[in-house]
Parts: sequence; structure tokens; C-alpha cells
Amino acid sequence: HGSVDQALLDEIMNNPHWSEEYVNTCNGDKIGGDPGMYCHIYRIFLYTVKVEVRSLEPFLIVLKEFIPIEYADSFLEEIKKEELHIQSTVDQNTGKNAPSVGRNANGTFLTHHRYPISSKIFNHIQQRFPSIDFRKAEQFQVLSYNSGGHYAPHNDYLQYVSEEVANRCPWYREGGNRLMTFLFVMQTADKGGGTVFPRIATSVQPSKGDAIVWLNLDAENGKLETSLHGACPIWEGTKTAATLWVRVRGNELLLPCANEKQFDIERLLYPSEKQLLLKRDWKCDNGCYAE
Ligand SMILES: O=C(O)CCC(=O)C(=O)O
Ligand SMILES: [Fe+2]
Repeated sequence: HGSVDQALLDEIMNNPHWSEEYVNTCNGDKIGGDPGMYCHIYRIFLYTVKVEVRSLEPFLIVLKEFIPIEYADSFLEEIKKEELHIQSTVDQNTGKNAPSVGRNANGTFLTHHRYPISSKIFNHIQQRFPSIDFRKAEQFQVLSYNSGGHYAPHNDYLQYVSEEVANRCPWYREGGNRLMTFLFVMQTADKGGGTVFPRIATSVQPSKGDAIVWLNLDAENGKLETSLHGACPIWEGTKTAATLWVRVRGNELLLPCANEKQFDIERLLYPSEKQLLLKRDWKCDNGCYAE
């Protein structure tokens, strides 16, 4: 692991939520090495969006240089004024809030329009990614990781014993599960700090301003276990990122005419071209739109 601080490395290796395999995947960014990977640029209104397609099953893309550097910097300035709390979980044994073994990060939630700059970033995302209604996303979760920080591989979907039980909770009933995670990076670590997807043996080492976008559910709203991911350990420096968890209600991405439920992945990959397509007199093969 090169010149990685041995004590930090030992700590991660002894953490039951991490494994050598995960850490190795963290250290090997797949840029250019994955035969299934490709890139394209789409244009929407006057904006261009650079897309790196890492995987379609599960869906994982990186939007390169997506958030302007000056926006990221302004947001960072605002965040400095916020009190970031150590992210804790409820200890199963004591019932008390305790720092989590699975995650070592400071963070806070901010409403989309909390600050002019968060609003600007929110609108920036929405304009360039119109196939998703980001108003249906939870608040920005800002996460900041210092050296030794990490978030061990986990899934973002909410887990309940059953859909019936879940729906007793108004918060779930309104939004449904977490369909998509949209994460953008405002500050990169000096060493480490990518996002790892162990089930597809991939990690993304983002640059400042890049956004990493993936789906957590399948087309039937089932839990997509291959969306397992984590924040790789930070060996040096600080990483700051913000997450939008987009809920599924109002964001059904299903093909209008598919007999079997399937996502309309093109809507995510080429939103602008899809808009043009929809302007044409488009008919589906299975006749559901026939006059
Ligand atoms: O910071 C990262 O790379 C991952 C964060 C994450 O997985 C989450 O907030 O759910
Ligand atoms: Fe996550």
C-alpha cells in the first residue's frame, strides 16, 4: 500500500466491516481498465455533461467536472460554519448513541435551499439531470472524512421487515425507498478516499467537482444488493462530499411499454436525446399506445 500510514492501515484491516479485498479494490481505480466502461457527452440546453459509464448492472455512472470548482469551494465555506457531528448509530446492546464502527465521518443534513450556494448547486444538478426529480430527494447529507475516516461498504436502501411494515411509517410511505444516490465531491483527500463498489470490483477515485451516481433498487423496487458501496479509507487529508438520496415515488424510471418491468436506462444516460425522441411520434411495439 505504498506509503500508507501503517497504524491507519492496521486499524482498517482490524475493522470487522472492512476486508483486505475491499481495501485492495479501493486502491485500484478502474479508469481505462474496465472493458465494459465507456464515456459520452450529452448536451442539454446550453450545458454539456460528461458521463463515464462504469456499469449498467448495477447502474453506476460518474459525471466528470459536474459541479464547478467555485461552487464546491463556496459550499465548503458555508459548511465550515455548520457544526458537523460525528455520525453515530444506536448501539444494539446499550441502546445508546455510539460512534459507529462501520463509519468514521462527521456530517450534517442541510435542506436543499438552506444557503444560496446549496440552492445554486441543487438547481445546477436538476437542470443537467432532468430525468430525475431531485425535489424527491432527502436533504443534502454532508460528510467530511479526516485521515482514518471511512464508511465501510453498505447499501443505501432502507431495510424493513416487510413493505407493509415500512408503509406504516409516513416518511417511507411518502417517498418510498432510496432509488438513487447522487454524491458529489467538494474536496478530495490527498491519499485514499474513493468510493468502492465491491460487488463489481470497482472503485471510483473522483476529482473535485465529480458526481458519482448509482441506483440502489431494481425495476420492481427490489433491493439491488450489487449496489453495495463504501467510502474508502482516507489515508491523508480530508474528503468532503454531499449526498442526495433520491426516493422512488415520483421517480419511476420504467419503460412505458415493457411487458416485464425494466428501467428506461437511456433516460439516465442520454436525457437530452431522449427528450428529442419523445417529441417524435413514437409508438411502442406492444401496442399499448396504439390508437
Ligand atoms: O463518501 C462516500 O464515498 C460514500 C458515502 C455513502 O455511501 C453514503 O453517504 O451513503
Ligand atoms: Fe452509501
